[in-house]
Amino acid sequence: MAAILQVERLSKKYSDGTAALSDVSFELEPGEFAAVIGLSGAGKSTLLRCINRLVEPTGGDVSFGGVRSAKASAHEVRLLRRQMGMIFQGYNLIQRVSVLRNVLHGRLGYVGPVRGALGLFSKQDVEEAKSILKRLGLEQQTYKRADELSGGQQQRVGIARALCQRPKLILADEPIASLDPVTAKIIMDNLHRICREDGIACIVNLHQVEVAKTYATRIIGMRKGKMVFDGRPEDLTDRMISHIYGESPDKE
Ligand SMILES: Nc1ncnc2c1ncn2[C@@H]1O[C@H](COP(=O)(O)OP(=O)(O)OP(=O)(O)O)[C@@H](O)[C@H]1O
Repeated sequence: MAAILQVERLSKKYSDGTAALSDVSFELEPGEFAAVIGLSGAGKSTLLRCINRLVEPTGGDVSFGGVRSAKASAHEVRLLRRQMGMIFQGYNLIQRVSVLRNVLHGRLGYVGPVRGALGLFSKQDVEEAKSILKRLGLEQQTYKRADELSGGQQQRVGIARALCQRPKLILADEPIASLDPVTAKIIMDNLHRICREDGIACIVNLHQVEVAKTYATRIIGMRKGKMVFDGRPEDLTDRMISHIYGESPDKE
């Protein structure tokens, strides 16, 4: 199967000299569910943000659906980005507006900022947002303000907003780091189920190896900005886990 995403020798050095990402290369097939694991500071967030160009890489390239991102115009980057839904640890919802409106924000890349700011979404967009909320068990919350919801519900809204983009790829940056284990399981079950049902590829940054092994078809291990493991969960040995998590990247 042709890769949907090609990450080629991707590197990021921040302006203070921190080498957050060094020469990372991998390919992702449509529908793959990959987990990125590694110590805090290993470069997991930087990797996701270089893929959707929220962070500008300093080396290498990302090709998505055959379009190379390094040479893409600002317009092309917007087109690429709207096909990549992003889910954040802190949910990143607009707290004072309704759940439905938050989900519709996923359509902004299609309707444009002015229509979006005015809330001029089509009836079809509204119906689609409502049906996504239903799929995530949030029907009853549709007209509540985002800040009236629990953390787990807010994260499901985050997933719904990403889905409203009709993405081919979801990038989830530690989506369960702020949640208790029971709620975390609900989030991971939903994310995994929907990606599988809709054939959406997913890269999810996780702190918990066991969670990564439970859901992912592929695990990428990061250490000090480098990819030190890329393989199936069953091939992730204890020895490799020790290597990935062995010591703080700052201590080397
Ligand atoms: N804007 C920035 N400017 C300078 N250094 C940065 C910036 N963002 C991240 N870094 C540094 O880059 C390295 C990788 O950070 P990154 O957030 O990608 O790691 P991470 O694996 O996602 O960590 P965590 O699990 O704590 O979120 C760290 O040393 C971090 O301090």
